[in-house]
Amino acid sequence: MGASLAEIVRFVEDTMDRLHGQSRAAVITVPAPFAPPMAFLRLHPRNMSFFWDSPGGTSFSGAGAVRTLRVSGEGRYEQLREQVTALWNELGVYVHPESTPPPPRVFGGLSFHPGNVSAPWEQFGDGCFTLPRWCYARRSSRAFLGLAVQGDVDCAGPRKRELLNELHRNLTVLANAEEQSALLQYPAREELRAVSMQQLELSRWVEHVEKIRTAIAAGEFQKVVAARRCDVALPQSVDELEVLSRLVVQPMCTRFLFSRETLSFLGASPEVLFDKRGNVLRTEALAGTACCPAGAEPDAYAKELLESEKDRSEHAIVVDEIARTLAPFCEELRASKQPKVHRIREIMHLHTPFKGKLKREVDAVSLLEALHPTPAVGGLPTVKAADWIASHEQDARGWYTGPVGWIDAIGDARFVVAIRSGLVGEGQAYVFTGAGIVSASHAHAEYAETSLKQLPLLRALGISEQAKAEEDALDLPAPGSHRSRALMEMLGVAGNA
Ligand SMILES: C=C(O[C@H]1C=CC=C(C(=O)O)[C@@H]1O)C(=O)O
Repeated sequence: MGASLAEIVRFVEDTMDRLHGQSRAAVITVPAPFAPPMAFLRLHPRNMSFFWDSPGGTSFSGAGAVRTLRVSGEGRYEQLREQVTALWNELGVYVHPESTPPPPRVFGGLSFHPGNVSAPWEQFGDGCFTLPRWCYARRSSRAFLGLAVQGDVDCAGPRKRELLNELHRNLTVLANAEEQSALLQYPAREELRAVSMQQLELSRWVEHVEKIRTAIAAGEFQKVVAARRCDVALPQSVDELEVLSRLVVQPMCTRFLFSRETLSFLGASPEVLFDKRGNVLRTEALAGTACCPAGAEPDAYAKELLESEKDRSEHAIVVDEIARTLAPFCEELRASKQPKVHRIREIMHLHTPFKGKLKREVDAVSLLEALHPTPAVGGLPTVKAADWIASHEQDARGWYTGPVGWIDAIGDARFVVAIRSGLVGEGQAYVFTGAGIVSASHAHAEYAETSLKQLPLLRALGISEQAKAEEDALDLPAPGSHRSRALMEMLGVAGNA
């Protein structure tokens, strides 16, 4: 960072003077010290703060909101499009000459299904994006701090002084924290004890899956994703930023956090809904799962997954539906001919990447509307399956399996599917997982799969006893013809269904 702190603060002050009295929002961005994002987040109130870190991309941490774009009901995509367009039309962008920051963006997410946001999701609603008051971005070895202001409210008098003081404090704290590693900040914590974990009863899960299989047999669906919630009572309050930091061990995943007053929604998702840069579109099908125990040689397990007819059919439904959905939006669209195996520690998925060239007029919100929910989290037919899920699942999904991400001022966007995620609050966490059900699915094996998918978040919560027990259970014998039965047995799920 070449410019001095005093010079940077002067640049922001001069820009605020120019904006004074204007009834519009503006983002002023300056170079900032390269520090752990958690140092930034700890400076700000939790409510409306967020974190976003995609593999190989820019990480963003934000706090406060100068604009809050709330959407609800069936019309939420249209509402989002209108509000985002209006924001980019009014927004002024001011950049310190020594920085080349990424364009301003809104961050947020949508619930899986409009209205499916009863307790504990009330603070999240059907959809919410923010233009953050403060946004700290890190890319390679550079960092930037953006301050969003409202010209006629923030740029004069005590309000202006307050914001300039806060700017000074942010830059000073970041400078002190510079070059500290995020991991070094979090020494291994004491293990939590006497945690109670309430899982959905196996019998209720079997009943639910059998209902789906009956509907599939009757020709109503080809696939429906079944999900369940695990309620974790924690003996002490858990620091959501620490949980988020611990998720760094999930390779190739996007870590995200969206905090509200008393709860934070966070996770490490392996599934990209779409990435739009100009007219280049990338997306993927991720469905079909197997367990590869820690320390095992993955090739044999991967081969077995690739050869599993049930997993291939579950995956093919997602591939075909993404291709069908995107065709009208693309001049070109290519997908790998065969899925590959994508391994995230002991969880393996079938994975098919897509790359396309978008038609000129296609915007990010149209892609969001078209792609969500893919049959990797909903089912087929998509709309009917999502409605069925919202009315039949025991617990509201809220933002779990919804899209979370950002849209920027030049029309680029990136969203992931909010899986491997949960809510964390005072003394309480809720972990959500699901599994695709097709005609060849076995309810008990799918239950075991949803237990496996809980592990990353349970470990990050520090519930090592339970997580360890399940982890040890994953120490499966060499793969044979009964991969899923072995997994069920090891996870302590009885039965041969
Ligand atoms: C719904 C989830 O995973 C989806 C993504 C990958 C593999 C899946 C599966 O094999 O069932 C699911 O479709 C979840 O992790 O909660």
